[in-house]
Amino acid sequence: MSLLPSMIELLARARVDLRMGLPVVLAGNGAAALAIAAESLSAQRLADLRAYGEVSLALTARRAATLKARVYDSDIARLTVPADADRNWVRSLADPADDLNSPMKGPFICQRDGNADLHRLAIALVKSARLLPAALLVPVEAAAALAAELGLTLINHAIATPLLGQSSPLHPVAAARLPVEAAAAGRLHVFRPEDGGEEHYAIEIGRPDRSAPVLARLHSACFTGDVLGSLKCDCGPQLRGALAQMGAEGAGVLLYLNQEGRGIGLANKMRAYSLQDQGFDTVEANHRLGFEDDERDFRLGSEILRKLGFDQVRLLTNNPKKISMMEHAGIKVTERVPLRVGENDFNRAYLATKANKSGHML
Ligand SMILES: Nc1nc2c(ncn2[C@@H]2O[C@H](COP(=O)(O)OP(=O)(O)OP(=O)(O)O)[C@@H](O)[C@H]2O)c(=O)[nH]1
Ligand SMILES: [Zn+2]
Repeated sequence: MSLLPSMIELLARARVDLRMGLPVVLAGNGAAALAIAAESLSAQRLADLRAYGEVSLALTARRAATLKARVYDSDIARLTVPADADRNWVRSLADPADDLNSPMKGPFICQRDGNADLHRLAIALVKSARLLPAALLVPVEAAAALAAELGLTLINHAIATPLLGQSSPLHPVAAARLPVEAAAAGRLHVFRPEDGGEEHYAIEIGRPDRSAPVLARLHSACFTGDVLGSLKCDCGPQLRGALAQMGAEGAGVLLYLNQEGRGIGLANKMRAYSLQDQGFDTVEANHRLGFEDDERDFRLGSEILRKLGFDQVRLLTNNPKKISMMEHAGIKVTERVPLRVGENDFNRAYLATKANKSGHML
């Protein structure tokens, strides 16, 4: 036994460090680097990083495509940060907000020597911290000694990389009766992941039979739609429609997954909305920010269902990926129940884009 933090605990700490603008130390395959999130970079920290050597900027291939920067490592681009570049230079490459006003950002020095392992790890970390997918790295020697000297979090590439790709186990924390508009017989369950990430919820309607397929909905958090009644999406009407159908049938389970903005977080979703105001659609906006169309992990939905005792569902969705992810995770989808509600003048184009580009069923 030891009180030393595990790699899962160190990753949770690293997310907080990066959000606060602190560097972390990454080590693996005989190399080491200090890494810091582009989004939270201060002028002082940029100057401090430069004392260690030449700084490079890690971007996703998606962001690099918009910037027309060369990508030599499939999914990751590594750009040399010129010695006279300031924090605004970094910011303008990380954040597409002013791309249209200043489209000519290059030419860039794009690195191809060595490998991109630590850059890829840095991107995975800033993404999991729900920051813009861009990080600065500077190579260092003696990673462990440096981390100890500066009190920085040390992340080992070989141990951390598989953990970042996994879904953390979730555990039930508390549950209580919760009568809701759709059904007096409601029960809310809270699940907490082992990795210090967001909690997720399940609302059970009635007393669903565990030996039969349950009417189920995997709902991803949408603060704007669920709470504010935003007309830009269909989330609010889908949430209430799903609960109403469960109430009418007398049984069901709705998972409320805290994966705001298809897993990019509310701040990044608002950046995407701002790009949509410039004329880009929901998929293009995610790509210009450097994200994939959908960064959600639906495995946690199957884990919660299983923990509640369900292994077969009648899934309320128009999204074929939710069905395949459920089946892949061993939850049998006996029926897809369509959920087409809440179309309006403001979200018609958004719904059409989901049908055309993301394969949503009409
Ligand atoms: N990044 C991004 N996320 C959005 C946008 N509009 C809505 N969202 C998010 O998209 C998610 C919608 O999730 P779901 O209701 O599960 O929708 P879905 O994947 O289309 O699947 P079904 O509704 O089941 O058919 C929520 O997390 C919203 O916050 C957008 O324009 N950009
Ligand atoms: Zn929404």
